[in-house]
Amino acid sequence: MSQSQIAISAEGVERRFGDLRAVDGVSLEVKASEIYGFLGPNGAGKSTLTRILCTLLTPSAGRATVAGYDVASQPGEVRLRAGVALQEAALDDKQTGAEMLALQGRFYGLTAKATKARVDQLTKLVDIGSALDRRIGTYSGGMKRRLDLALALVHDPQVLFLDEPTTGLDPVSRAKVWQEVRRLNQELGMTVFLTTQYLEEADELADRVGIINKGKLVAEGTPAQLKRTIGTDVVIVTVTGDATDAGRALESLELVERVEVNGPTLTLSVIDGPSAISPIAVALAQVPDTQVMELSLRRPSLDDVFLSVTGEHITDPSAFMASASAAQNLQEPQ
Ligand SMILES: Nc1ncnc2c1ncn2[C@@H]1O[C@H](COP(=O)(O)OP(=O)(O)OP(=O)(O)O)[C@@H](O)[C@H]1O
Repeated sequence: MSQSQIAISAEGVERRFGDLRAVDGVSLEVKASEIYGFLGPNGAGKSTLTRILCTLLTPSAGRATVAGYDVASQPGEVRLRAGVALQEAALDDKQTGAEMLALQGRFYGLTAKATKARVDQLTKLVDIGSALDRRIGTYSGGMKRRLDLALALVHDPQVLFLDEPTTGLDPVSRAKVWQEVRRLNQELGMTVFLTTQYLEEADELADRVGIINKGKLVAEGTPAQLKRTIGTDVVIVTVTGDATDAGRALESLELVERVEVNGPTLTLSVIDGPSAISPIAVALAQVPDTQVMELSLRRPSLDDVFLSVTGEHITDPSAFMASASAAQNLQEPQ
Protein backbone atom coordinates (compact mmCIF):
# COMPACT_ATOMS: atom_id res chain seq x y z
CA MET A 1 0.00 0.00 0.00
CA SER A 2 1.40 3.45 -0.88
CA GLN A 3 2.09 5.91 1.96
CA SER A 4 -0.61 8.35 0.80
CA GLN A 5 -3.28 5.68 1.15
CA ILE A 6 -2.43 5.15 4.81
CA ALA A 7 -4.10 7.70 7.07
CA ILE A 8 -2.99 6.25 10.41
CA SER A 9 -0.19 3.89 11.19
CA ALA A 10 0.96 2.56 14.57
CA GLU A 11 3.98 0.31 14.99
CA GLY A 12 4.54 -1.34 18.35
CA VAL A 13 3.03 1.61 20.22
CA GLU A 14 3.31 1.33 23.96
CA ARG A 15 2.28 3.62 26.81
CA ARG A 16 3.14 2.87 30.41
CA PHE A 17 1.74 4.55 33.50
CA GLY A 18 4.11 3.34 36.24
CA ASP A 19 3.93 -0.46 36.07
CA LEU A 20 0.73 -0.47 34.03
CA ARG A 21 1.00 -0.96 30.27
CA ALA A 22 -2.17 0.87 29.21
CA VAL A 23 -1.21 0.33 25.55
CA ASP A 24 1.01 -2.69 25.07
CA GLY A 25 2.66 -2.89 21.65
CA VAL A 26 -0.23 -2.00 19.31
CA SER A 27 0.39 -2.08 15.56
CA LEU A 28 -2.33 -1.14 13.10
CA GLU A 29 -2.96 0.66 9.84
CA VAL A 30 -6.01 2.65 8.80
CA LYS A 31 -6.49 3.40 5.12
CA ALA A 32 -7.57 6.84 3.87
CA SER A 33 -11.40 7.16 3.77
CA GLU A 34 -11.89 4.18 6.05
CA ILE A 35 -13.97 4.10 9.24
CA TYR A 36 -11.94 2.12 11.76
CA GLY A 37 -13.76 1.02 14.90
CA PHE A 38 -11.54 0.53 17.95
CA LEU A 39 -13.61 -1.69 20.21
CA GLY A 40 -12.88 -2.79 23.74
CA PRO A 41 -14.18 -2.86 27.32
CA ASN A 42 -13.65 -0.12 29.93
CA GLY A 43 -9.98 0.44 30.69
CA ALA A 44 -8.75 -1.53 27.63
CA GLY A 45 -6.54 1.33 26.43
CA LYS A 46 -8.74 2.91 23.73
CA SER A 47 -8.53 6.51 24.99
CA THR A 48 -4.82 6.22 25.68
CA LEU A 49 -4.04 5.16 22.10
CA THR A 50 -6.39 7.85 20.74
CA ARG A 51 -4.61 10.52 22.82
CA ILE A 52 -1.25 9.30 21.50
CA LEU A 53 -2.48 9.48 17.89
CA CYS A 54 -3.85 12.99 18.53
CA THR A 55 -0.48 14.12 19.99
CA LEU A 56 -1.95 14.69 23.46
CA LEU A 57 0.20 11.96 25.03
CA THR A 58 3.64 10.72 24.02
CA PRO A 59 4.18 7.00 23.45
CA SER A 60 6.63 5.24 25.83
CA ALA A 61 7.81 3.14 22.87
CA GLY A 62 6.95 2.53 19.20
CA ARG A 63 6.05 4.93 16.43
CA ALA A 64 2.84 6.34 14.99
CA THR A 65 1.95 8.56 12.06
CA VAL A 66 -1.24 10.42 11.15
CA ALA A 67 -1.68 11.75 7.59
CA GLY A 68 1.95 10.78 7.03
CA TYR A 69 3.38 12.83 9.94
CA ASP A 70 5.05 11.43 13.04
CA VAL A 71 2.94 12.09 16.15
CA ALA A 72 5.98 12.51 18.41
CA SER A 73 8.33 14.56 16.21
CA GLN A 74 5.81 16.46 14.02
CA PRO A 75 2.83 17.12 16.35
CA GLY A 76 1.99 20.51 14.76
CA GLU A 77 1.61 18.92 11.31
CA VAL A 78 -0.60 16.19 12.78
CA ARG A 79 -2.83 18.69 14.61
CA LEU A 80 -3.47 20.65 11.42
CA ARG A 81 -4.76 17.49 9.75
CA ALA A 82 -6.58 15.79 12.63
CA GLY A 83 -9.94 16.65 14.16
CA VAL A 84 -10.55 15.42 17.68
CA ALA A 85 -13.72 14.95 19.71
CA LEU A 86 -12.79 13.40 23.04
CA GLN A 87 -15.05 12.03 25.77
CA GLU A 88 -14.96 15.19 27.89
CA ALA A 89 -15.94 18.02 25.59
CA ALA A 90 -14.41 21.32 26.74
CA LEU A 91 -17.43 23.52 26.04
CA ASP A 92 -18.12 26.85 27.69
CA ASP A 93 -21.77 26.89 28.84
CA LYS A 94 -21.91 30.70 28.75
CA GLN A 95 -21.02 30.99 25.06
CA THR A 96 -23.27 30.25 22.12
CA GLY A 97 -22.43 27.47 19.68
CA ALA A 98 -21.77 30.07 16.96
CA GLU A 99 -19.30 31.94 19.21
CA MET A 100 -17.37 28.77 19.98
CA LEU A 101 -17.18 27.82 16.32
CA ALA A 102 -15.91 31.32 15.42
CA LEU A 103 -13.27 31.08 18.16
CA GLN A 104 -12.15 27.69 16.89
CA GLY A 105 -11.91 29.09 13.35
CA ARG A 106 -9.66 31.93 14.62
CA PHE A 107 -7.58 29.41 16.55
CA TYR A 108 -6.81 27.62 13.28
CA GLY A 109 -6.04 30.93 11.53
CA LEU A 110 -9.20 31.07 9.39
CA THR A 111 -10.53 34.53 8.42
CA ALA A 112 -13.98 35.53 9.71
CA LYS A 113 -15.35 35.05 6.18
CA ALA A 114 -13.78 31.60 5.77
CA THR A 115 -15.04 30.56 9.22
CA LYS A 116 -18.58 31.68 8.34
CA ALA A 117 -18.50 29.73 5.07
CA ARG A 118 -17.21 26.67 6.92
CA VAL A 119 -19.85 26.96 9.66
CA ASP A 120 -22.59 27.17 7.01
CA GLN A 121 -21.21 23.98 5.44
CA LEU A 122 -20.92 22.26 8.84
CA THR A 123 -24.48 23.00 9.85
CA LYS A 124 -25.55 20.99 6.82
CA LEU A 125 -23.36 18.08 7.85
CA VAL A 126 -23.94 18.24 11.60
CA ASP A 127 -27.50 18.90 12.72
CA ILE A 128 -27.01 21.85 15.08
CA GLY A 129 -28.14 24.80 12.96
CA SER A 130 -31.23 25.73 14.96
CA ALA A 131 -29.36 25.87 18.27
CA LEU A 132 -26.27 27.79 17.19
CA ASP A 133 -27.36 31.15 18.58
CA ARG A 134 -28.33 29.78 21.98
CA ARG A 135 -26.04 29.44 24.98
CA ILE A 136 -24.43 26.02 25.26
CA GLY A 137 -25.75 25.71 28.83
CA THR A 138 -29.22 25.12 27.33
CA TYR A 139 -28.10 22.24 25.05
CA SER A 140 -28.97 18.57 25.61
CA GLY A 141 -26.19 15.98 25.86
CA GLY A 142 -26.74 15.02 22.21
CA MET A 143 -26.52 18.62 21.02
CA LYS A 144 -23.28 19.16 22.97
CA ARG A 145 -21.77 16.09 21.28
CA ARG A 146 -22.82 17.39 17.87
CA LEU A 147 -21.36 20.84 18.58
CA ASP A 148 -18.14 19.17 19.73
CA LEU A 149 -18.13 17.22 16.47
CA ALA A 150 -18.60 20.45 14.49
CA LEU A 151 -15.73 22.08 16.44
CA ALA A 152 -13.49 19.16 15.53
CA LEU A 153 -14.32 19.77 11.85
CA VAL A 154 -13.79 23.54 11.55
CA HIS A 155 -10.30 23.23 10.04
CA ASP A 156 -11.44 20.56 7.55
CA PRO A 157 -9.27 17.73 8.90
CA GLN A 158 -8.31 14.66 6.87
CA VAL A 159 -8.63 12.35 9.83
CA LEU A 160 -11.31 12.52 12.52
CA PHE A 161 -10.80 10.95 15.95
CA LEU A 162 -13.95 10.24 17.92
CA ASP A 163 -13.53 8.85 21.43
CA GLU A 164 -16.73 7.03 22.44
CA PRO A 165 -18.94 9.54 20.60
CA THR A 166 -22.24 8.08 21.78
CA THR A 167 -21.55 6.96 25.34
CA GLY A 168 -24.43 8.08 27.54
CA LEU A 169 -26.62 9.24 24.63
CA ASP A 170 -30.23 8.17 24.15
CA PRO A 171 -31.02 6.10 21.01
CA VAL A 172 -32.33 9.08 19.02
CA SER A 173 -29.14 11.10 19.57
CA ARG A 174 -27.00 8.01 18.98
CA ALA A 175 -28.65 7.40 15.60
CA LYS A 176 -28.02 11.05 14.65
CA VAL A 177 -24.33 10.80 15.48
CA TRP A 178 -24.06 7.57 13.44
CA GLN A 179 -25.76 9.26 10.49
CA GLU A 180 -23.39 12.24 10.69
CA VAL A 181 -20.28 10.09 10.91
CA ARG A 182 -21.43 8.14 7.85
CA ARG A 183 -22.12 11.35 5.95
CA LEU A 184 -18.67 12.80 6.76
CA ASN A 185 -17.08 9.61 5.56
CA GLN A 186 -19.16 9.21 2.42
CA GLU A 187 -19.50 12.86 1.30
CA LEU A 188 -16.05 14.15 2.27
CA GLY A 189 -14.07 10.91 2.20
CA MET A 190 -12.93 11.63 5.74
CA THR A 191 -11.00 8.93 7.57
CA VAL A 192 -12.60 8.19 10.94
CA PHE A 193 -10.95 6.51 13.92
CA LEU A 194 -13.71 5.79 16.39
CA THR A 195 -13.38 4.16 19.80
CA THR A 196 -16.37 2.44 21.27
CA GLN A 197 -17.45 -0.06 23.86
CA TYR A 198 -20.69 -0.69 21.99
CA LEU A 199 -20.73 -3.73 19.72
CA GLU A 200 -23.65 -2.37 17.71
CA GLU A 201 -21.75 0.82 17.00
CA ALA A 202 -18.67 -0.96 15.66
CA ASP A 203 -20.88 -3.33 13.68
CA GLU A 204 -23.00 -0.52 12.17
CA LEU A 205 -20.34 2.04 11.35
CA ALA A 206 -16.94 0.52 10.95
CA ASP A 207 -15.44 -0.79 7.71
CA ARG A 208 -12.86 -2.53 9.86
CA VAL A 209 -12.73 -3.22 13.58
CA GLY A 210 -9.73 -3.64 15.87
CA ILE A 211 -10.54 -5.31 19.18
CA ILE A 212 -8.38 -4.22 22.12
CA ASN A 213 -8.14 -5.90 25.50
CA LYS A 214 -5.72 -5.04 28.32
CA GLY A 215 -3.67 -2.84 26.01
CA LYS A 216 -3.24 -5.44 23.26
CA LEU A 217 -4.90 -5.70 19.86
CA VAL A 218 -6.46 -9.17 20.03
CA ALA A 219 -8.39 -9.34 16.73
CA GLU A 220 -8.83 -7.25 13.59
CA GLY A 221 -10.94 -7.43 10.44
CA THR A 222 -14.25 -6.38 8.91
CA PRO A 223 -17.20 -7.13 11.21
CA ALA A 224 -18.25 -9.92 8.82
CA GLN A 225 -14.75 -11.45 8.73
CA LEU A 226 -14.49 -11.36 12.51
CA LYS A 227 -17.85 -13.04 12.94
CA ARG A 228 -16.93 -15.68 10.37
CA THR A 229 -13.90 -16.61 12.52
CA ILE A 230 -16.42 -17.90 15.06
CA GLY A 231 -17.77 -20.14 12.31
CA THR A 232 -20.68 -21.30 14.41
CA ASP A 233 -24.10 -20.24 15.63
CA VAL A 234 -24.74 -19.35 19.24
CA VAL A 235 -27.36 -20.93 21.51
CA ILE A 236 -28.08 -19.23 24.82
CA VAL A 237 -29.75 -21.28 27.54
CA THR A 238 -30.84 -20.01 30.94
CA VAL A 239 -31.69 -22.59 33.59
CA THR A 240 -32.89 -22.47 37.18
CA GLY A 241 -29.95 -22.36 39.58
CA ASP A 242 -26.40 -23.17 38.55
CA ALA A 243 -25.80 -24.29 34.97
CA THR A 244 -22.60 -26.29 35.58
CA ASP A 245 -24.26 -29.74 35.38
CA ALA A 246 -26.24 -28.74 32.30
CA GLY A 247 -23.04 -27.46 30.70
CA ARG A 248 -21.32 -30.78 31.32
CA ALA A 249 -24.23 -32.67 29.78
CA LEU A 250 -24.13 -30.53 26.63
CA GLU A 251 -20.35 -30.66 26.12
CA SER A 252 -20.57 -34.21 24.83
CA LEU A 253 -23.11 -33.44 22.07
CA GLU A 254 -21.75 -33.77 18.56
CA LEU A 255 -22.89 -30.39 17.22
CA VAL A 256 -21.74 -28.47 20.30
CA GLU A 257 -18.23 -27.05 19.84
CA ARG A 258 -17.83 -25.03 22.99
CA VAL A 259 -19.70 -24.34 26.22
CA GLU A 260 -19.32 -21.27 28.47
CA VAL A 261 -21.04 -21.36 31.86
CA ASN A 262 -21.87 -18.11 33.58
CA GLY A 263 -24.11 -18.62 36.64
CA PRO A 264 -27.48 -19.81 35.32
CA THR A 265 -26.57 -19.00 31.69
CA LEU A 266 -24.94 -21.25 29.13
CA THR A 267 -23.48 -19.86 25.91
CA LEU A 268 -23.01 -22.66 23.38
CA SER A 269 -21.11 -22.45 20.09
CA VAL A 270 -22.88 -24.87 17.78
CA ILE A 271 -22.06 -25.91 14.22
CA ASP A 272 -25.57 -25.81 12.79
CA GLY A 273 -27.94 -23.93 15.09
CA PRO A 274 -31.33 -25.11 13.81
CA SER A 275 -30.25 -28.81 13.82
CA ALA A 276 -28.65 -28.53 17.26
CA ILE A 277 -31.73 -27.23 19.08
CA SER A 278 -33.53 -30.62 19.45
CA PRO A 279 -30.55 -32.61 20.77
CA ILE A 280 -29.78 -29.74 23.18
CA ALA A 281 -33.37 -29.70 24.48
CA VAL A 282 -33.39 -33.49 24.89
CA ALA A 283 -30.06 -33.47 26.76
CA LEU A 284 -31.23 -30.66 29.05
CA ALA A 285 -34.43 -32.54 29.92
CA GLN A 286 -32.28 -35.35 31.33
CA VAL A 287 -30.25 -33.17 33.73
CA PRO A 288 -31.60 -33.73 37.27
CA ASP A 289 -33.00 -30.72 39.19
CA THR A 290 -32.57 -28.40 36.23
CA GLN A 291 -35.36 -26.57 34.48
CA VAL A 292 -34.89 -24.56 31.31
CA MET A 293 -36.14 -20.98 31.66
CA GLU A 294 -35.10 -19.70 28.24
CA LEU A 295 -33.46 -21.04 25.10
CA SER A 296 -32.57 -18.93 22.06
CA LEU A 297 -30.53 -19.20 18.89
CA ARG A 298 -28.65 -16.34 17.25
CA ARG A 299 -25.92 -15.58 14.72
CA PRO A 300 -22.47 -14.70 16.15
CA SER A 301 -21.92 -11.11 17.29
CA LEU A 302 -18.70 -9.15 17.86
CA ASP A 303 -19.11 -9.98 21.55
CA ASP A 304 -18.81 -13.68 20.65
CA VAL A 305 -15.58 -12.81 18.82
CA PHE A 306 -14.33 -11.03 21.94
CA LEU A 307 -15.42 -13.95 24.12
CA SER A 308 -13.61 -16.45 21.91
CA VAL A 309 -10.29 -14.53 22.02
CA THR A 310 -10.36 -13.34 25.64
CA GLY A 311 -12.74 -15.69 27.47
CA GLU A 312 -14.71 -12.65 28.71
CA HIS A 313 -17.61 -10.51 27.50
CA ILE A 314 -16.87 -6.94 26.33
CA THR A 315 -19.77 -5.60 28.26
CA ASP A 316 -23.07 -6.85 29.53
CA PRO A 317 -25.08 -6.44 26.32
CA SER A 318 -28.38 -6.76 28.15
CA ALA A 319 -27.45 -3.76 30.32
CA PHE A 320 -26.85 -1.67 27.20
CA MET A 321 -30.10 -2.77 25.58
CA ALA A 322 -32.02 -2.09 28.81
CA SER A 323 -30.62 1.44 29.10
CA ALA A 324 -31.30 2.02 25.41
CA SER A 325 -34.94 0.98 25.66
CA ALA A 326 -35.44 2.93 28.90
CA ALA A 327 -34.29 6.03 27.04
CA GLN A 328 -36.40 5.25 23.96
CA ASN A 329 -38.93 8.00 24.56
CA LEU A 330 -36.53 10.76 25.46
CA GLN A 331 -36.87 13.75 23.19
CA GLU A 332 -34.19 16.29 22.40
CA PRO A 333 -35.07 19.71 23.85
CA GLN A 334 -35.53 22.21 21.02
N1 LIG B 1 -3.04 9.36 33.22
C1 LIG B 1 -3.11 8.10 33.66
N2 LIG B 1 -2.42 7.70 34.75
C2 LIG B 1 -2.50 6.43 35.20
N3 LIG B 1 -3.24 5.45 34.62
C3 LIG B 1 -3.95 5.78 33.54
C4 LIG B 1 -3.93 7.13 33.00
N4 LIG B 1 -4.74 7.15 31.90
C5 LIG B 1 -5.25 5.89 31.77
N5 LIG B 1 -4.78 5.09 32.76
C6 LIG B 1 -5.09 3.66 32.90
O1 LIG B 1 -4.77 3.03 31.68
C7 LIG B 1 -5.73 2.00 31.39
C8 LIG B 1 -6.35 2.26 30.03
O2 LIG B 1 -7.18 3.41 30.13
P1 LIG B 1 -7.98 4.03 28.90
O3 LIG B 1 -8.68 5.25 29.39
O4 LIG B 1 -7.07 4.17 27.74
O5 LIG B 1 -9.02 2.88 28.60
P2 LIG B 1 -10.34 2.92 27.68
O6 LIG B 1 -10.33 1.67 26.90
O7 LIG B 1 -10.39 4.20 26.94
O8 LIG B 1 -11.49 2.86 28.76
P3 LIG B 1 -12.88 3.69 28.86
O9 LIG B 1 -13.81 3.02 27.92
O10 LIG B 1 -13.25 3.50 30.29
O11 LIG B 1 -12.58 5.12 28.51
C9 LIG B 1 -6.72 2.00 32.54
O12 LIG B 1 -6.33 1.00 33.46
C10 LIG B 1 -6.56 3.39 33.13
O13 LIG B 1 -6.89 3.38 34.50
